[in-house]
Amino acid sequence: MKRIAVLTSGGDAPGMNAAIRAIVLAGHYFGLDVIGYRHGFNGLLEQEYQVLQTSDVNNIIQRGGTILKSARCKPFKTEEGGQQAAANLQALEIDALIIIGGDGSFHGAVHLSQFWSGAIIGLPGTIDNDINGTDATIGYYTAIDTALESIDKVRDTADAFERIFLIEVMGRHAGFIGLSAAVCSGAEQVLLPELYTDRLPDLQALVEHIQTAQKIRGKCSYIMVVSENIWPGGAADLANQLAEKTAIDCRPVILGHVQRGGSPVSLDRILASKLGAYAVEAARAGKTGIMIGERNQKVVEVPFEQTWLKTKALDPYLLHIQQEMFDLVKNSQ
Ligand SMILES: Nc1ncnc2c1ncn2[C@@H]1O[C@H](COP(=O)(O)OP(=O)(O)O)[C@@H](O)[C@H]1O
Ligand SMILES: O=P(O)(O)OC[C@H]1O[C@](O)(COP(=O)(O)O)[C@@H](O)[C@@H]1O
Repeated sequence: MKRIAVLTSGGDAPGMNAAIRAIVLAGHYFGLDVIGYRHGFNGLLEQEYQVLQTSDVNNIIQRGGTILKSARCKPFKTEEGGQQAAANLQALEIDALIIIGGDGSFHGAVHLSQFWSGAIIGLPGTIDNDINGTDATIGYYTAIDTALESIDKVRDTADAFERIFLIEVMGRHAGFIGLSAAVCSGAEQVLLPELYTDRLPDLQALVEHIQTAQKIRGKCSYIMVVSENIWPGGAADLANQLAEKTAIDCRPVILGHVQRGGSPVSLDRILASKLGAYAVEAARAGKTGIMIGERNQKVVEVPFEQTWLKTKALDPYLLHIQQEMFDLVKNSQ
């Protein structure tokens, strides 16, 4: 093995740069050339790349985003796209490709393997933490802290005005950020996609929870963490509907892409460094078709298909304490 390549694809996540750095440093340690494809799979189709020197990854471990840029790429999904990508990888004599991204990007990895015989290794990079087979994804811990910092600030003003706030967090199909942010912020209510797979949250039940909370504690702040996509029209629409029913002010705060940015926290940097280095070792050992993840502090190799065939479950105990033990209405005796 002489030359490996890396790209970042799909939603960017804090810690992707730390992973690129780890791959470059590990690659050079083993005497390999490291190529960085830019703009996700678009870079493979357009042959847009740069040779990554050690100097390119100096001082990037602390930076959010990705120095290689990220993108979504429809043409890559076609047969012609797969063939073009394979031809370009061959032309550059790449032996292994490391893809940092989410489950969409791992579908892309499997697609590419139909046309290219080089080694393909994945690293889980998404704030959503919705990848089966790894306890955490690169970027998840930072996104929780970013959401939390904002929610804590909202709590200050909510307390001062004794107001209700609905805080919309990211996670299209997964409530990992929502649940963690709710537990960490002491939120009174949380609405997660896993709890509403075939129905909408019951508006009347939400109203009663707010009203009972106010009977128990008097007028005071109330924070509801709402995952995106839970309610048609989002948290802003839900806030309007609750305000109409309760005749109490309900303010929405949409955290949005703020959650994707910022300097990665230490846990994300450690995860990215560990998995990035291991990915290079796995490629050198002739492994392919796997994501490198971590379970119980041990690096694990997970076949790509397993990362999406089973939906990763929320921590049931965390859910239990948030929804039952710490619920101020259920816990009012
Ligand atoms: N079924 C698929 N076949 C081939 N490529 C795919 C497939 N699904 C996704 N991809 C590629 O992966 C890219 C990123 O996927 P996306 O779902 O947007 O992000 P993420 O990797 O963060 O889940 C897509 O733009 C596309 O190029
Ligand atoms: O970049 P976009 O298209 O606005 O996507 C937003 C989505 O990306 C995410 O931030 C991350 O999702 P992926 O990593 O699966 O792409 C989601 O939480 C959010 O719904």
